[in-house]
Amino acid sequence: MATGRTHRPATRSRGIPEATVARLPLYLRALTALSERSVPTVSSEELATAAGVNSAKLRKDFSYLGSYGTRGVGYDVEYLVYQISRELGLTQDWPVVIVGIGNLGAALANYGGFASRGFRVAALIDADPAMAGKPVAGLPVRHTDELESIISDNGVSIGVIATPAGAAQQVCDRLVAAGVTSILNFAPTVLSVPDGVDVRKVDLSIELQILAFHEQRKSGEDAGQAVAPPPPLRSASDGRKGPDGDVPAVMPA
Ligand SMILES: NC(=O)c1ccc[n+]([C@@H]2O[C@H](COP(=O)([O-])OP(=O)(O)OC[C@H]3O[C@@H](n4cnc5c(N)ncnc54)[C@H](O)[C@@H]3O)[C@@H](O)[C@H]2O)c1
Repeated sequence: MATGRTHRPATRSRGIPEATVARLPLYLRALTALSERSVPTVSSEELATAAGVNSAKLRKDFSYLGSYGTRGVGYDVEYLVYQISRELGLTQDWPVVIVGIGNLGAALANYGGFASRGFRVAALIDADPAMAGKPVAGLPVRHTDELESIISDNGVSIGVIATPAGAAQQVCDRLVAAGVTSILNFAPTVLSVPDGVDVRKVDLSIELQILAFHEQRKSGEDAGQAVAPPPPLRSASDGRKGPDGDVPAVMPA
């Protein structure tokens, strides 16, 4: 079971690149906010800013959806919400199971945003017998012994793993064997899955480490400025230019 590739090629069946697919939820979030404010149309520039994406990239992404907007008017917000939701498969209900109902699993179960985006938490599953039957977010926790029957009874194709890292592969294998074909993994480990199974990984500590890298660079740049030698003194009439002809080679601090 623990073999095979863990990701798909960069282009999906209908020719929409994975990078575009990854940006569709950003557009949808921005469009949903506009829709809630009853904004009828939006320009590509406004929407790009709201989604945090470059506007040329946005226009290219929307061209894959066959959506080109109207010159001078922009894009119809409601229609785009519908189009992107349909493209992402959100016009249907997706039953989801969460496995591992500790701190994180319980927090995810309590998150109201799943249901409003078409993801229904069908069951919460944990290996701890002491947790079986206890209510979390209004659902009784089910024991892992029931995992396979829960998946088949509810037609679950998406599983969320929030177990300790050491248990994640085994949980993943059981989910996949039971029919799950998409996994959202929060455990800090790389999962192996067979062809046809998609894995998305969420790791906040990796995001923090990337921010730490940038923080370090920023403070390094600040420190570099502090110790940089002062610029050479020049008279106002000196008139020397930098190598590109219009800026001094050494900028004043
Ligand atoms: N991705 C992130 O950003 C992020 C953030 C926080 C935590 N985590 C990870 O999420 C996981 C859970 O963290 P937590 O703080 O909720 O831990 P926790 O110890 O509170 O909860 C883990 C739960 O998993 C259950 N469990 C253990 N083995 C299992 C199995 N084989 N099948 C089903 N359930 C099983 C335990 O009984 C427990 O209830 C850890 O791997 C942690 O590193 C990830």
